[in-house]
Amino acid sequence: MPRWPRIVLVAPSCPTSLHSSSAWSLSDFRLLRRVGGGRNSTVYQAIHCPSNTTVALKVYAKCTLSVVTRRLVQREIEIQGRLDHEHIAKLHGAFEDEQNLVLILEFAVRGDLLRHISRSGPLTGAWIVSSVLRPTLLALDHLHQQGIVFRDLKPENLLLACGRVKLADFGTAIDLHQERPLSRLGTLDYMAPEVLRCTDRDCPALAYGPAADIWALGAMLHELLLGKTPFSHCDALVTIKGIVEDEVHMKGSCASDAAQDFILQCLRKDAHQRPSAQDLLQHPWLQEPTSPRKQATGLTISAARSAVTDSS
Ligand SMILES: Nc1ncnc2c1ncn2[C@@H]1O[C@H](COP(=O)(O)OP(=O)(O)OP(=O)(O)O)[C@@H](O)[C@H]1O
Repeated sequence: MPRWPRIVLVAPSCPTSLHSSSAWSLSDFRLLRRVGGGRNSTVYQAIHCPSNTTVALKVYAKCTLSVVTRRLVQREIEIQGRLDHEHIAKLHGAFEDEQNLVLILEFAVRGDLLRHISRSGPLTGAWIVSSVLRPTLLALDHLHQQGIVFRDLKPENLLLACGRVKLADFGTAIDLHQERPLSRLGTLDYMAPEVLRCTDRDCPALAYGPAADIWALGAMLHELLLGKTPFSHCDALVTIKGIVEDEVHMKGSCASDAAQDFILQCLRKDAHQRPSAQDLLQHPWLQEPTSPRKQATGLTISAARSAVTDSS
């Protein structure tokens, strides 16, 4: 019989103050407030009482997890736990008791990018480049160099912590050196055409590569500059047709020529034609001196997002 609680992971980067006791348990933490959550988990701001450290706890109720979801959470723990990068949210560790599987994460005080946008109003091109684009490219480059594809890049998965943007939620990430993707995962509005085109069972393994994250980056930047992803529509079939077949238009955009070129390169239908994160770090948009006032967008993001999780 297992003895609870049980440590699932202590990340190599976990501060010693957070891991002085022999095992974590929920009673070591004071839950302050719920900050988010999805279909399977609830995220809380919490204090680790023994060290007086603020953390985020992502709590999965084990009885609601299917075998497939449990496997995805294990993968999330395994991948995020070994990453140590200034633009990737740190997973300090994970433990489970009889009811819950709990991830201990660094806390991002300003929440996610989507929430930040809805609170702070129009963004500027300069802010997008320095606060979102450059950190996201550095994080993606770090993942891609190790064969990891994130598969769900979108504003909700970028957190704002102490002036830094951090990539978070590795529930859909996959290490292509260790596994073949067997299913389509992610959020429809940000899915690449090669991922949507595949119809047979072998196809996700062929379709998912770093270029799928670059497409999602282009879709997200389009949303940040124009207020919606390029093929956003209330009818999912129209969105799919648009992603697979239609040209991207950036008419009416206040984006500079360099910004438009950057986005259009990310949104090339042919995955092989898309630049890598490393290439994109050299793109002129990142070198452009931007006037914040001239670049302000009239952004309101309201797109409904459909998660796509087919089969195992
Ligand atoms: N470390 C953190 N610091 C602050 N807020 C966080 C943190 N992690 C997550 N959140 C908030 O919680 C929201 C949901 O978290 P996350 O994306 O990890 O879960 P999810 O994938 O949506 O959940 P599920 O796996 O159940 O579908 C985020 O969009 C963000 O607002």
